[in-house]
Amino acid sequence: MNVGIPSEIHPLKKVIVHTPGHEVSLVNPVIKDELLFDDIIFENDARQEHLDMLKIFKAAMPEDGEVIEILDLALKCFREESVREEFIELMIKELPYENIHTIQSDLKELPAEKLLQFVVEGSIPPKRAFNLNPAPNLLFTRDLSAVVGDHIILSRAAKKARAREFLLMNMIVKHHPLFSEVKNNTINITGNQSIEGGDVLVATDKVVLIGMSERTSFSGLMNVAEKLIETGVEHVLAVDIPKQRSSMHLDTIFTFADKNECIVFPPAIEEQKDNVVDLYASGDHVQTRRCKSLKDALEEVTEQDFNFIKCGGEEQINQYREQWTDGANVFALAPGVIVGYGRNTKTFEMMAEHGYKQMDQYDFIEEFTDKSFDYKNEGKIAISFQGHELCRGRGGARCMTMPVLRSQL
Ligand SMILES: NC(=[NH2+])NCCC[C@H](N)C(=O)O
Repeated sequence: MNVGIPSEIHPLKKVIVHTPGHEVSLVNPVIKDELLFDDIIFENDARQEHLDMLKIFKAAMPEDGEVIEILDLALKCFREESVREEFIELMIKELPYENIHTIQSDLKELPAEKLLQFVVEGSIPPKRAFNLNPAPNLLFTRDLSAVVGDHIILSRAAKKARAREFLLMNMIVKHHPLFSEVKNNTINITGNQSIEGGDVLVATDKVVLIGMSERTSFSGLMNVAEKLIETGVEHVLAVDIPKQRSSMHLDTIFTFADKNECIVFPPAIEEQKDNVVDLYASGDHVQTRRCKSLKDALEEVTEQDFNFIKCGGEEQINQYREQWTDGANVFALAPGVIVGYGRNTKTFEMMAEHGYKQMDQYDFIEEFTDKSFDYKNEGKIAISFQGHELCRGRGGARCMTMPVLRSQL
């Protein structure tokens, strides 16, 4: 099996990432906001931080686990001339405001590597004659699709700045052998609807959470929820979240750390009431039921108790500060084994109070590079890594990963 996600926390087997490249150096202060970056970032350090994160993944994953660079997948697809042509047509159709038709014949001449460079950097050196904006957010692969069970939701971008990335992912799912088992199991939306992977969280094989956010429209959410329910998901919990920069996706304020343990940003989760709607099947209709809170809803539909760990600890000032730097955006490598930015010290302290052993990237990599890692022998661990450059793009470890395969417990 190549693709399958039973939950957010099952042991990681295959994950798609993008180590930032030159595209981030093409962001200048004038276009940074339009490109959804809060500052310009220093490519060398960002890349190093990202590579360190990948070393943690590799140390924790089984020997046959795979960390896959998205551009390797894209390049393999682009080796086929027909795929390149199809992709150029797709860009012309889906991005009419970019006027790509004016250079269609030049693009057709490009070999695979150059066409990919154009897609990611928006232009081709040395002349950089026809300039589109770069796609610096490719680093946040999470948002480009979401595997749920043995289906894959193809995202549809809410912001122009990310539209090209999403087309690239569509092309990969359609043409790359990695996705051959699921390419007929895709869930698509159309028109003006939007959904982004950062809003989709797989609690169990029967329960999926979707954020109604700045990026996922109500109609996009309803459309995807109905289709998920047709595939056998029993409950989709629609979580209404603040539509604002700091919490553009549900996973910026809520992530799973263990089977029944989550990291939450209290002001937008615990301190909200009636912000969740449970969508469930009843006969051949989808019924809705308003729930008191996310915790209530989760506990009811999973029939388990949940612990909510506070991002930033007890003090509100720290909750806000650490949410801004993605304290609530942790990525689970296995049940109770999570990765997050070390700068969110109060969040890590809270995790320690809940029984997570703290390890930094260096200790973890040193301990588990030669010795194989088995979460069943290690207990709960919170692994920190440095992300001072990466976090300026407003994304953390979960945002930077698109898991496509997790193994059974
Ligand atoms: N899943 C996430 N929270 N992704 C974060 C994406 C950040 C990116 N700069 C954007 O605004 O789109």
